[in-house]
Amino acid sequence: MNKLMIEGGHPLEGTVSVSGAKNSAVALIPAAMMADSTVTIENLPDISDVGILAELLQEAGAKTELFEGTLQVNPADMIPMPLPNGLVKKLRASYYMMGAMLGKFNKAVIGLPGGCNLGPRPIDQHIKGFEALGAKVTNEHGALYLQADELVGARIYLDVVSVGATINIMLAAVKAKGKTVIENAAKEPEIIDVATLLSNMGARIKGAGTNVIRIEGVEELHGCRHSIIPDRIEAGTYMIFAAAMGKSVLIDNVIPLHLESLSSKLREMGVSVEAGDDSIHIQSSKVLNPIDIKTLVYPGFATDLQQPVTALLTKADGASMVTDTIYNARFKHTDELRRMGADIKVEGRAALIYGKTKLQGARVRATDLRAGAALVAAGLMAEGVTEITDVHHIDRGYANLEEKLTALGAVIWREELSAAEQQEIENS
Ligand SMILES: CC(=O)N[C@H]1[C@@H](OP(=O)(O)OP(=O)(O)OC[C@H]2O[C@@H](n3ccc(=O)[nH]c3=O)[C@H](O)[C@@H]2O)O[C@H](CO)[C@@H](O)[C@@H]1O
Ligand SMILES: C=C(OP(=O)(O)O)C(=O)O
Repeated sequence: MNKLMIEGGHPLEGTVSVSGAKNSAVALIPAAMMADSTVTIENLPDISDVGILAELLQEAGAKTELFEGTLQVNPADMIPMPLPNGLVKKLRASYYMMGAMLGKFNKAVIGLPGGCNLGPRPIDQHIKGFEALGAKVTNEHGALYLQADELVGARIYLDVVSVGATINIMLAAVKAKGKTVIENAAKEPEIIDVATLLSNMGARIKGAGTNVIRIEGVEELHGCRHSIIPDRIEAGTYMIFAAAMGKSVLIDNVIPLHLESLSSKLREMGVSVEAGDDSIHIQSSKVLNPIDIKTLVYPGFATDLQQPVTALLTKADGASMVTDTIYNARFKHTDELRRMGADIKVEGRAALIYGKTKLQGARVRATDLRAGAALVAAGLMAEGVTEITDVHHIDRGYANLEEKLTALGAVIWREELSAAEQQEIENS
């Protein structure tokens, strides 16, 4: 086991290139299994979720080859292998194996997913969609059993706007007989990316990126080549790092439109944010204004950036309020930020951050992926050295974090945990 060490106080300067989007990658890999020949996916981020999904496909008989960010998936020999346990519990997106397996084989047995613990994360809308398409779904011993004689297109209204349910229903519906309409669909850019791959495989999908998606079922899907969109959450995290410590930082390989909600909030704080064609230039300011933020579904402020921005707001001159309308327990990072000296109160779904605080380096724990990003932001700003444990959460979503930050001038490195430290974590 590793810990991440950060010596704070070093200004950031230079260019950082953003990797492919995690939340696209984790849907595109299961989507690829629906073809009858090889699908090549380029620009994959070097994160643990990608490796695990490739392994899951292999378990079910796919031939996969991952080399320097390009994954080849040959699904020709795949079988509807039950995947009730093991790897599926290591990430959230293993739920896409349900839609993909069901869509390809009319049956699937998949364990309930893992992923970040942010409070309850039900998948009732996914199940509602599968059932509307004709599947019988039962939950037995922590795994979902899905079975259909045939899948038939249907009109499905999502009670909750859900990224996962929208993509999962799309996966199950692309080969269903007839027309499927998903109403109140999520509009995240990753959904468009998945629809683009599926369309290149021969699927007929209209309206991805709007709240009504129309799918005309096809009989066969074929191989193709696809390059993933840039990760707007990774990009946003580096924008926040730059707002915290940046003299002049260029975030390269981004789609600025995907980051408008964050850009406008950073500008409100007094940060200079200049968007180019495929880059964003950030220059911080000596004085940062306090702001209020409410997370919303896309194109609103992303909940996945709520945690890192909370860390940044400890540096603002006054009180800020961050409200998370998507998850009711996404504030575990605030306990750790308090260890570093932050003055934060959590009331229900809101965190009140009283700035300006000079954070101090401390031993802290990444309780989930973006909590880890918040602690990295805090570590960059803090006086002294910050030690972050449970780095495996961070490795789910940030490719080459130390290399990218070191190139910008940060002092950050990884160390093995001693036996005593491992014991301490196991006991806590
Ligand atoms: C792998 C992936 O893409 N993860 C992202 C995805 O997660 P995920 O797809 O799991 O998130 P959803 O969009 O589904 O969840 C949004 C809200 O809807 C609720 N809900 C969802 C499904 C359902 O069947 N019933 C239900 O009540 C959830 O509890 C949550 O409160 O979108 C989230 C919201 O932008 C992001 O934080 C995650 O990074
Ligand atoms: C919540 C997240 O991921 P997941 O849904 O994969 O747990 C995230 O990326 O911030």
